[in-house]
Amino acid sequence: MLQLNVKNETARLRAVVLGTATSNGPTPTLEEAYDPKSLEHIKAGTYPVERDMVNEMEAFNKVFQKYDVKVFRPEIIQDYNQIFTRDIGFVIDDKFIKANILPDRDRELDAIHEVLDQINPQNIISAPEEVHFEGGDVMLWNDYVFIGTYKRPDYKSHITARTNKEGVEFIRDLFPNKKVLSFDLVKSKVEPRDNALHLDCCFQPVGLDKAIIYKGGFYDEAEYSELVKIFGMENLFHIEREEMYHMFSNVFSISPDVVVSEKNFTRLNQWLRNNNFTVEEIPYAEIAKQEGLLRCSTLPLIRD
Ligand SMILES: NC(=O)NCCC[C@H](N)C(=O)O
Repeated sequence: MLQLNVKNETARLRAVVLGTATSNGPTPTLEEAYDPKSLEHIKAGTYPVERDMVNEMEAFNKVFQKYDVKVFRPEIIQDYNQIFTRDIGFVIDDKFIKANILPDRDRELDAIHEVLDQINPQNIISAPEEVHFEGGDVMLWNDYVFIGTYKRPDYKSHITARTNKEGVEFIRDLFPNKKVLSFDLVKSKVEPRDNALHLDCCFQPVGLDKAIIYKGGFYDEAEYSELVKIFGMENLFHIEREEMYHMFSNVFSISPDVVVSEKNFTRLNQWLRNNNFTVEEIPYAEIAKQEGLLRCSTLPLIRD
């Protein structure tokens, strides 16, 4: 049995699900794209190829081996995108919450039954159909749960809005002792630079008291200011629109002082080193073309 335990984004990682790029399928058609960055690369003829993405995920896997983290991989579904395992479910404390994910992606959850079979069924939670959330929008910070959402009435018309207000309420009811804060995110179907697909595309804590943040990802400045109040301006690394497009906020913490990052994120990696983090740099620029990066590719099961 797996004793699930996740309470924040940075405590020492012991077990994780890492997605897979094997049998990712052919380049999607323009109609099949469900995020604007993939759309941009399909149009430009620069959509990533499977071999490159498999190599990038292997580099990520090697870092986990180096730190002795137990890694689970999904069972392969033929010709199906299973890279972004973050979104299909998430652990809060000792509960595994199955996400009600975008219908285009709903087969991804079946592929981690090896993991689900090792969890006490009493600790596995499913939500009613109208409750939407994806793990990229759910971020744990000890007593807090931060949730990215889209609150405006045209929610249904945005394929990039994945967590609704019912999703926020569901988590709030499930964890009455946590302070649940929600953040309305900017969305665009056609311009990835104006699309915070999930909360982890514009914000993520690192270390014990720091965070990476893109102010322009927040629709409501007052909600951005709540994070400034919690972390303190001096502890925030602010990224620019182009850096959010490259997914600077989507690095991944193995511990409070070890962060896995993309090798081209020079400005961020320097800031991390200046703040005494060990930065494990790997190539991930091909996978980044699908509007997801390192946090998106992982589903932590056990942290200290
Ligand atoms: N947590 C994340 O931001 N996940 C990235 C998911 C990218 C994928 N192309 C999607 O649109 O679902």
